[in-house]
Amino acid sequence: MMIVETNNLTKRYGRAAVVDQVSLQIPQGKIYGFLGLNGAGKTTTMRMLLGMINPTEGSVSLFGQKVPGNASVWDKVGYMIESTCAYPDLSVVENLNIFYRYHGLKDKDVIDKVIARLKLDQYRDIQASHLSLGNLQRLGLARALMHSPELLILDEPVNGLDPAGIVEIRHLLRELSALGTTVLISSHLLSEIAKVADTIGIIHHGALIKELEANQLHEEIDRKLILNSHDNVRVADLLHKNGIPFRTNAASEIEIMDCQWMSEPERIAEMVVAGHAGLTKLFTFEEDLESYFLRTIQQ
Ligand SMILES: Nc1ncnc2c1ncn2[C@@H]1O[C@H](COP(=O)(O)OP(=O)(O)OP(=O)(O)O)[C@@H](O)[C@H]1O
Repeated sequence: MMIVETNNLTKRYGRAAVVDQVSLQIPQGKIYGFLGLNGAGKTTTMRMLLGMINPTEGSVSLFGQKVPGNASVWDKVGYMIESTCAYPDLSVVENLNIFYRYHGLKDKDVIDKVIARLKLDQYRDIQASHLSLGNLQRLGLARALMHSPELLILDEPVNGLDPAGIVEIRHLLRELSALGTTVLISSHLLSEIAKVADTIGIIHHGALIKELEANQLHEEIDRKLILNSHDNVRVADLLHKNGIPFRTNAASEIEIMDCQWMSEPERIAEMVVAGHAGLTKLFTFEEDLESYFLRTIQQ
């Protein structure tokens, strides 16, 4: 059974489809990273998963049950859609108390534990309206985690956190997933998603345009060997004679994309030096993750 399953999930406002036939399947214990630019449709999808808005077409199932449906499913779900949804005049501990009661929890220690886990101890009596964005985000996460949900749905959970906070949350999510919690998180940063997610789904203009396993990512990234010399005509001739495929880029440098030759740059260097072409540059260029993301959505 899939913990999250959507079938051609679609949301239209007027004639525009802001979520367009999205079919997702997230198995138990996996971290699924939803990646898209601002306005791509991530939040709208999450709101439909949570039954906050109705789809125009398509369906959602959580734990094998249709949403909206049996209300008991919500005891197993924790979510953070907007960190600013805390009650501004109430303190951290008072905010958490509200959700403690809402979930009908019995263990009084649960609030202290979640405060400690999210490193909010020194802010427990501070009003939510006086918290920094990062600490407000921590309060949102504390609220989402308090009842030990089996499924966590987190919209841009690391927004506003400092680098140490981002690493902490990443470790926390990995820890929870190792214990069997299923996590759906969204972000507009592939570099961040790639560090935490098992599967990455790229959403663009409402459509799920690509899904890939995080460990497949390195195979999708563009790599090439870039070479320059005092005599590129001579180098081109040498490469040609040795059957090495290449192309010339806009800066008149030579690019080699053949995997075999890319893994042996020293052989290329020896060839150019032996041919007295005067090697001036030889390096491996690797596309960064954000360029890969932009290239993917432009395809
Ligand atoms: N109630 C609404 N009425 C009309 N359009 C809406 C409504 N809610 C969202 N949209 C539009 O739907 C599109 C998708 O918005 P959504 O918030 O889902 O994107 P997102 O990927 O979460 O982006 P962001 O990271 O900026 O929140 C946007 O163009 C947004 O303006």
